[in-house]
Amino acid sequence: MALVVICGQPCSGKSIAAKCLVEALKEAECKQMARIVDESSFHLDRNESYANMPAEKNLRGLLRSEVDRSVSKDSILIVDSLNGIKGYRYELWCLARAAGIRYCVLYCDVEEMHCRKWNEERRDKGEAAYNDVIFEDLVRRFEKPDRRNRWDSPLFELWPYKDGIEKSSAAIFDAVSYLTKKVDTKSRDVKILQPTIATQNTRFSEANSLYELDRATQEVINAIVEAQSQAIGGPLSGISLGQGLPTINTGRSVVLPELRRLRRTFIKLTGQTSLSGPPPPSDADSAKRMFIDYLNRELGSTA
Ligand SMILES: Nc1ncnc2c1ncn2[C@@H]1O[C@H](COP(=O)(O)OP(=O)(O)OP(=O)(O)O)[C@@H](O)[C@H]1O
Repeated sequence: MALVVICGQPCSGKSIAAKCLVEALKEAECKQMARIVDESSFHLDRNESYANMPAEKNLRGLLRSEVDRSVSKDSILIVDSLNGIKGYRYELWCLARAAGIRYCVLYCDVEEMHCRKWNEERRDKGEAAYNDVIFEDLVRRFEKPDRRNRWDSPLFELWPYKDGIEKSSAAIFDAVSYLTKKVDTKSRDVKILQPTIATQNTRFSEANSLYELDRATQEVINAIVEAQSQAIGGPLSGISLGQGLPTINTGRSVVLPELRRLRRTFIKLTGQTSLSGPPPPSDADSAKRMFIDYLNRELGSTA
């Protein structure tokens, strides 16, 4: 039914806001179950997850895959993470669009110096906190949401330092109203994202085929990244993406940049063969099948 992206600087009150939103939804007798997806759902350590770019990308991949698997018309999914990268919020928005559900961003707007102080207090109390280098790096790279972007809209803003965070905070109240409002043909203020052709099982036109190819290959990459994180970098064999699809057997651990490069090459090759050779994949499953075969061939030979 909805995807809510919580966003804010490190240690800006995002988890408190997520919990308040869940409680406020319950009090509003919202029929849909609200569920929080966060880093602790994967038992990940804060500092390890942001220690370097591959670790951070891996974390984002895990969260995105979980959102992709869990978004549905029957529940409200709340992503409680930094979500500070504009391109990443765009990807989450795309997942909501593909599922045909509502979407909004809840932003905890706190000045860096207060976040820094809260983080230090957390550390002094012996609670899990960011180390200083990671904290400063995350603060520097944070891309503030802008309601003019489709993927940052509607935007509900909280000011935790000035006003605290309560179930009754104006931004939480507005988000709950938006999420629970009944829509009919006259409703203009609630936007239900419309799925594109990529979510349908019909044969694709050429342009949509490329879009579908992009999405299907990304799903394969996400599955590999997730499986590798569970295998702690060890070789992979027998990863299954569903019935009727070949299993992924890379024989060795593969880093994300290499997977991305293979994906780009595959998309290019598929585009070229469509001009003179076999037709491009006609649906998501055949795109996945072709990409998995390609990966098994490419990675198997270099194992
Ligand atoms: N309004 C507030 N007033 C005082 N302290 C606050 C306030 N909001 C949050 N804090 C402090 O900030 C700390 C972090 O809160 P919270 O875990 O909700 O932040 P977060 O943004 O989810 O952090 P992280 O980036 O680690 O996920 C809390 O331990 C709390 O002590």
